[in-house]
Amino acid sequence: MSNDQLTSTETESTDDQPAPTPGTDSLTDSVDPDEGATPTAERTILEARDLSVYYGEEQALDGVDIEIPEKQVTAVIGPSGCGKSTFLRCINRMNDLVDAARVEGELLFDGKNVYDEDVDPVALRRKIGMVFQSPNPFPKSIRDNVAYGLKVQGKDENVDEQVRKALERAALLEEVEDQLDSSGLDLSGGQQQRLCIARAIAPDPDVILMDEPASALDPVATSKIEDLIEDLAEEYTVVIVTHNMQQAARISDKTAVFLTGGELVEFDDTDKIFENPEHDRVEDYITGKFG
Ligand SMILES: Nc1ncnc2c1ncn2[C@@H]1O[C@H](COP(=O)(O)OP(=O)(O)OP(=O)(O)O)[C@@H](O)[C@H]1O
Repeated sequence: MSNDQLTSTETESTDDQPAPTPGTDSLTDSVDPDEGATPTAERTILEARDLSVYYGEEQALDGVDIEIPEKQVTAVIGPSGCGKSTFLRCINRMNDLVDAARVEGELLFDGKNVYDEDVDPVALRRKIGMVFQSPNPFPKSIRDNVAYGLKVQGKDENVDEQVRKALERAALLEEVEDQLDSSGLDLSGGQQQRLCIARAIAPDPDVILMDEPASALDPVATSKIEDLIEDLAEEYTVVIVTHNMQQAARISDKTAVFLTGGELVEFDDTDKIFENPEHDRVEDYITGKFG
């Protein structure tokens, strides 16, 4: 990795739901993706090592160790307050925006600790995009919403073509191609969320983090988002927090189960977690005995 490429003069958003960060080639270009890789089909793209997070005195994550494979869907499940969102927000350093938050341990992205002093969080967030619970399009046209990240990066050649490609990847193009200049806010909730996904993927990040992306949507819109997430994993690594265990079972390859106290209790293939988990506490949780 070139440390120079990690410095940025851009201003970081401090909104609760900041603008999604467009992709860039800057963060990991000089990292050999195969360096240290084991000769298996799965390559680890994200790894937490003894990762703990505190908000003031309160511990929200407790010594999490996990290796998340590339180009798969990893679901993060667990009862309310167990640290799911905190974990997700560690991955692209969104917790930096919370004054009280303190992170210990390591979070490696392609082998580089994102908490190293030389990592620019803005550059990081270009490689690791985020989609939030409530659709949050900008009050701009559909075209400008998707083009936003491209323009910020100076990728402004063939913008229209790139916008259409992102909308197509987000399974939205067919529905909006005659209204690209209409406001993104005029779309339905499900369409707005797919617009936000198009905005996140337009700059071609490596990882897309999703924090309950379908929880505000009706069943039909949810089903479209779920289909889309499975398709996206052909090209991107997706890490999704969901309260919906059926959704995790339907769309994810791997599932991480966090339980109270911010402990990652089990991480395995989704089928294994739902059919034959190792831990009684996980079984109790997924069979609805608590949580
Ligand atoms: N900004 C914050 N300041 C202080 N404490 C926080 C903050 N964000 C989260 N916490 C605390 O950290 C713990 C983990 O919260 P987090 O939102 O990560 O859990 P979660 O599993 O995503 O919860 P939910 O499913 O309800 O969204 C909780 O006890 C929460 O109150």
